[in-house]
Formats: sequence, C-alpha cells, structure tokens
Amino acid sequence: MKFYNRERELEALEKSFGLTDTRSSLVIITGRRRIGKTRLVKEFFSRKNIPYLDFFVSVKEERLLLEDFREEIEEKLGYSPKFESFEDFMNFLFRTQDRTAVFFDEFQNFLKINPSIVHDFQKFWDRYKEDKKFFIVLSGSYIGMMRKVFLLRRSPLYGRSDLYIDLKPLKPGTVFQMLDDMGVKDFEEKIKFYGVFGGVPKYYEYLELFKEENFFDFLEQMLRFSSILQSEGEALLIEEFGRAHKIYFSILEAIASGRNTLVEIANAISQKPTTITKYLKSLEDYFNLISREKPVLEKRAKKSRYIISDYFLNFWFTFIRKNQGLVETENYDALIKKIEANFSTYFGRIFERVVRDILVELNQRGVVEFEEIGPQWGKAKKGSYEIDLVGIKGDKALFVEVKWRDGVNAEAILNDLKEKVDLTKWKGKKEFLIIAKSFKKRANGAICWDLRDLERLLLRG
Ligand SMILES: Nc1ncnc2c1ncn2[C@@H]1O[C@H](COP(=O)(O)OP(=O)(O)OP(=O)(O)O)[C@@H](O)[C@H]1O
Repeated sequence: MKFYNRERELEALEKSFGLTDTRSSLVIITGRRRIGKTRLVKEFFSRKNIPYLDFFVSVKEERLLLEDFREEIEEKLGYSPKFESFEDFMNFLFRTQDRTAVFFDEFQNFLKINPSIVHDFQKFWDRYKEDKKFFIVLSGSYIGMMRKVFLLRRSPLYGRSDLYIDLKPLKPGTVFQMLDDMGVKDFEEKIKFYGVFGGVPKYYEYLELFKEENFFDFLEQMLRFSSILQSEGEALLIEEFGRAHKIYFSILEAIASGRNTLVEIANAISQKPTTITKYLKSLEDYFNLISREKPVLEKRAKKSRYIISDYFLNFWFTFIRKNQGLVETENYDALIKKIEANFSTYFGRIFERVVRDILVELNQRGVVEFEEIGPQWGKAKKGSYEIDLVGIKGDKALFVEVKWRDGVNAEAILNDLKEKVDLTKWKGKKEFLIIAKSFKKRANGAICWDLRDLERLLLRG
C-alpha cells in the first residue's frame, strides 16, 4: 500500500538524523500495534537513501536472536562476527562502527529475553554517544514495557532520547483519502470504516485483498478469511497487561457496554470504586487505552466519564468479545446479522467521536475555529441534558448536535439544542452546528452539514 501522510514525523526524524553530523542521536518510537511504526522508519530510511542495520527483536532464545543479528550484519556489512553474548554484539556494534544507522524493532522484547541487555545497551550508549555518530531508532508497541525501558525515572534509557515519537492514528481526512484510493467511494461507507477501524492503517490493507466497497461486506470477509478481527483485541491486551489482564478486561468490557462513570463501572464488575480507581488510572495514564472526559464547560467539575480511546478495541469488545460463542463456532452469518441489527445504535455514539475527529482536522485547516472541544452534560430540572460537542474559543462557543440519521429536521434539532444551551449558563457568543447523514429541512440560524458537505470540506476543501 502507498505510504500516507506522517509528514511531521518524517521531518522530526530528519532533524534528529541531522544531529549525527557531530554526535550520536537516539530516537524512540512507541505506539499501538499496527499503527505504522516500522513502516515510518523504513520509509524514512528509504526516502533519504540511508543504509541501516535492521534488527527485529523477536522473543526467542538469546542464541537464536544473536544468530539473526549476525546474519543481518553479514548481509549489510559483509562481516560474519561470532557473538557469544549480547555484550559481544554491542561491543562489535559500538567499537567497530562509527557513522551507522541502526533500527531495533520491538525493542521492549529484550526485557522478555534478558533484561540485562537493556542495561548493557545503556552502558554502551553512554560511553560512545559523543565520540561516534550513530543514528539509533528503537521502536516498541507495548507501552507498559516501553515505559519500563525509557520513560520512568529509574528506567535504563530515561532521558537519553533526542526524539520521542508517540505515533498516533492517521487523521480521518487521510483515512478517507486512503479508502478512496482503494475503491471505497461512498462517503457514508468511509465513515463506517473509520468509526470501526479508526486511523490504524493495517486494517485498511485488507481492502487490497478483499476489494469490497461496502463496509459490511468487508467485515464479513474479515471475519471469514482473516483471524485478525477475532483475535486482535485479546492479543493486544494480554500482551500488554500480562497476568493482571482479567480485571483490566472486565473494566474495558464494562466501559464498552456503556458503563462510563466510576460507580457504574465498579457496580458492573462487582467491585468497590476504591478498588478499581488504580486500574482506571493506569488504563488512562499508563496504557493510554481509555480517556476521561469532563463536561467541557465545567472543567473543574468532579463528574467525569470514561471511554475506550481506540475505535477498534471499542468495536471488538462490543461485538466480537461479547459474541465469543458465535466466533468460536464460526457462526459468522449470525454474528454479522447481530452486528448489522445493532450497528445503528452503536454508531450513534461513535459518530459523535468521528465528528469530533473531523472537526479537529477542520480546525487545523481553519474551516472552523476553537481552542478546545468536547461534550457537555449536566443536570436539568427534569433529569439531565447532554450536548454532543462544544467548541470554545475565548468568549465564542460552537454548539454541535450530531445525528447518525437520514432526513433530519434541523429546525427541531436547533430548538432543542437552544433549550439545552440555556441550561449551560454560557454567557458568551453562540453559534450552532448540526451534522446529520442527510436533512429533510435545514435550519436558519445554524450551520447544517450533511455527509456530502463533510466530504467536500475534508476531501476537496
Ligand atoms: N502511513 C502509512 N501509509 C500506508 N500504510 C501504512 C502506513 N503506516 C503503516 N502502514 C501499513 O500498516 C501496516 C502496519 O504498519 P507497521 O507494521 O509499520 O506497524 P507497527 O506499528 O510497526 O506494528 P507492529 O507493532 O504490529 O509491528 C503495514 O502493513 C504498513 O505497510
């Protein structure tokens, strides 16, 4: 698949590479599995025509891994050194080489093989970094383990990197372009793809194989002919959490099923709120798997709710894990039917997040203007109210209502929205934006964007 975007990261890599005119430079890249770390590094080296040593750290016997490394050195440098240990390997690398680019992929796996390797690496790096001109890139998928390597104060590589990239998902505009190039022309279908697979390029590669333009057809092919949809969620998490995975799984499952507050989550899994706060905190700060939202107009409010940050994981928990029986018995027809039957309800919420991502991108392009954006909710006389999104800039607020429906009457939505806005006590200027699949009637006094408008703004704007 053609390479998309990542301009900023490529530029940052180039700057770090520039440092090697005078000394060595160390780059650390983390990011969820399948997000494109390896591809980014390889793209950089190939665009710049930089030869490099490519060491993939797979979990295997030390001796076998050293043999892989020796083969790479033989292929690229023409030597065939003998390594009895990693210290030998490091000795060879740091002593005999000088201006060399080196890529260690899945670096955190050294912790599984033998943690002292990371300490050896540190020792050699500290000793040679000023005298030599190495360009070393370390990448790793499991954030928990990568933190152990370099982010915690006591980590061996703490504070050593010249550049740290936490690689994020591709933006919706890029994904839509990618889908377009791969034959998915209909914008509603594009939105469904993005709302399920997010900005993770790997999943879209399957389009080259299945060549489906319709989201559900694609999903069916994925279920029948690739194990990725079935096993990916579980594999990602077990690898990340290790033995503590059960409690994390239960929490994520509860959040995916719509339990979003501390108390709701605790009740759903029959635990005390005080017991689960530490797990929620690490899911949020350490693993970056969930995020906590507060009402955007009341930042100091105590109330907050949790969501699973990753689109794919959210989908996986909601539809795949929940229907594990159907997956195991390979009853894909029934599973697809279930997904189709519940998809609109599921997607109502997801579409709000997709719109938020789109608005963030449009904000960067100057089509809309805000400094922060998020949902707003609170108490009303009768029950509670909720506004899908509010974008704020100074004394101006853009109130947004999002509907995953056709034939929407925007006037009715605008009236409701204005009533809810009164409950917020917002004193500044107000603008209104209504987004729907399509409108029966647009409203005066609000910007109304249907899917075609969004497409025009994003793909052709
Ligand atoms: N910017 C991009 N444009 C197009 N395709 C991409 C891009 N980034 C990654 N891909 C594709 O997505 C797939 C996953 O990328 P890659 O293997 O680099 O991810 P990773 O983060 O290293 O994943 P893992 O940790 O699972 O090895 C690859 O097949 C790659 O070709």
